[in-house]
Amino acid sequence: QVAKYPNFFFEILRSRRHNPPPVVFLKTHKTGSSTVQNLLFRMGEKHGATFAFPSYSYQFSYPDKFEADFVDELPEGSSQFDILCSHMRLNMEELKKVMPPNTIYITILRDPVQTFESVFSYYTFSIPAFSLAKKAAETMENRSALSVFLGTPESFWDPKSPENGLGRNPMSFDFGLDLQHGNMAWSANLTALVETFHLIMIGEHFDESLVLLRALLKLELEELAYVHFNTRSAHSITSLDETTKARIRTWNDLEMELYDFSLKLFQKKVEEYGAERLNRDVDLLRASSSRIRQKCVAGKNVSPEELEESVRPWQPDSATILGYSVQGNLTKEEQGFCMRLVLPELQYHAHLYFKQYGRAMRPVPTE
Ligand SMILES: Nc1ncnc2c1ncn2[C@@H]1O[C@H](COP(=O)(O)OS(=O)(=O)O)[C@@H](OP(=O)(O)O)[C@H]1O
Repeated sequence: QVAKYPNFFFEILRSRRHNPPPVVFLKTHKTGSSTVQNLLFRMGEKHGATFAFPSYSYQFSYPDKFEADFVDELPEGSSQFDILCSHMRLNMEELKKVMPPNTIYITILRDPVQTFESVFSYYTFSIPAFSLAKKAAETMENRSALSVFLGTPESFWDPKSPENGLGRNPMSFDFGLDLQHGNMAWSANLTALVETFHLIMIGEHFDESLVLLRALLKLELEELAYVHFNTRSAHSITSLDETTKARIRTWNDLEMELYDFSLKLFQKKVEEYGAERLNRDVDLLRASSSRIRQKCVAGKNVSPEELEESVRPWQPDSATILGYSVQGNLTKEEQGFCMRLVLPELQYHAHLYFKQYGRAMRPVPTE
């Protein structure tokens, strides 16, 4: 098996013809965005890209809306930032002050029902509205915190608390949209905003999205290899009956509009690319990705306690996040490639920051 692909890492390096254009990736929460970010991290590191990193930690002062000032300095010897892909709350005008005019803007959305269930599970203790529902559920028999919350969401919800931002229409919140209900400008804002993106990837069509991304960023097929990041263990997932799904849709009504509108745009892009051609390219991508996974990954969906710290994903208090271990029988070069393929967000972010600035990431200052 190993002998069959002896030089594929070198082929990846040799076959590159173009440098990718500058890119901004709006990293939405719980949509598969860490999987895309990892791919961009690898792409950028390979091509010596300059990353626009936050001055503090690994998010741009979230949940504040993005400001140009949140970005760390341009490193010595760089003339521009090439990639910005850390968590932020979008603000296009400010982003344009930081990134070159030919920047490609991309993001990813996921079915709002699945996204909300994932957000609820991951942030039960950090979103005040969810924590209150969790406390209430402890006094009731056989009721999940999610179903208690969805029964009377308004009773747990303080719209003025910025910490509650992700608790309703989370992807729209990341888009920086004004989420006040009855806000007549919402639809117009949404349309204008969505159309400024060169590509809105769709989690339910992840591989198709990657093929479109490849065309946009002029990537080689092998650069699209990936593993799923931030997968939860089965006990952290709440299965949803039809009533619950309907309640999630009602609570996240603006999100449904954002997703439906973006899905239509995505389908248009698929048509432009050619559905048959896309299917062919998806098959090629899957074959190549699976070959690379076979080569690199020893253990898939591994519990955090069985993983070395270097590849252990960050764990919230309310859910268990699984990870990967790397094969042992690799050359040094292959090991470098394979480690990066499975390296969780925080570790890879810290590695690239150190490489770029020669110093560790700064923690968020405490007042
Ligand atoms: N390739 C691909 N396709 C489809 N779904 C995927 C993919 N990669 C990751 N995932 C799922 O996305 C969820 C994690 O999303 P994020 O990485 O955006 O989370 S985070 O906001 O950065 O914490 C998490 O979903 P849940 O398991 O429902 O929580 C992952 O399983």
